[in-house]
Amino acid sequence: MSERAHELVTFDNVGLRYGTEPEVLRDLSFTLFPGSFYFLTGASGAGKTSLLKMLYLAQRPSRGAIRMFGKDLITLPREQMPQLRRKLGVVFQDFRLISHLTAFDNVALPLRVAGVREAELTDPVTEMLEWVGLGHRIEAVPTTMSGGEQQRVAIARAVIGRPQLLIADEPTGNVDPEMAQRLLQLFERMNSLGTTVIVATHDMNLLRSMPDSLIMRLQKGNLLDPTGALRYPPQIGRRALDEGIGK
Ligand SMILES: Nc1ncnc2c1ncn2[C@@H]1O[C@H](COP(=O)(O)OP(=O)(O)OP(=O)(O)O)[C@@H](O)[C@H]1O
Repeated sequence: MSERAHELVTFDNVGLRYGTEPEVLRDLSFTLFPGSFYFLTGASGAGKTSLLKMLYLAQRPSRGAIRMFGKDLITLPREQMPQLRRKLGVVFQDFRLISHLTAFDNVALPLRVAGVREAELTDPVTEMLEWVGLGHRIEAVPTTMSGGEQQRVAIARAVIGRPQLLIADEPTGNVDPEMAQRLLQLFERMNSLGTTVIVATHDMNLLRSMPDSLIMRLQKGNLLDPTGALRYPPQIGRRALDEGIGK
């Protein structure tokens, strides 16, 4: 088996600019290895959301190459994109729930799209909403929910289909520390079932609570990788946490 078969996503010298502005991301080279857990950190404006947008196929890079699930994204025909998107679960910073659908129907959506029969939806969707602490809000629509409740529906929707890659942009931004830990446990559980996870966060407590995760640190559009852990296959127990991070 070639070495590339062990890569889920690889960015090779990727740059991104919006319009004619200077690049907001420069020379990004990293690999996401299957089954790993990544935190993406960096100050506000460092480029976290922009990087994630390229990962969830909402933004093409201005230069460089991206391989994902064995496909070259630059040359991939547009009609093959939906097939790739179905392997992804995304928690957006602004949730993007469908406002006229109940919490149940929002979470059921990926399963319905995947053709799961109605009789087989109820248990997993209800269980997932209970797990995120919304068992009592199953029939609520997003407009009647708090920010934290909407965020939890968005997370439940992103993980219900067991994606190969879960991409979450500040998924604990609107919840209290106890719920943040609970949501992190959900991501860990997904990860232990084989999902590769990448979570953008400012929350250093989250990072500290998962010492075996890999840290992707952005600084003004550059990715710091002092140990090379973001380019080479992870070894057991290896941490990319360099000394300055998490303090
Ligand atoms: N659609 C856009 N058009 C033009 N510039 C943009 C656009 N989106 C982001 N930018 C710029 O790109 C840079 C990186 O923004 P990005 O949102 O990726 O950062 P971030 O690290 O996610 O920030 P935050 O933590 O505040 O969400 C910023 O300078 C921002 O102003």
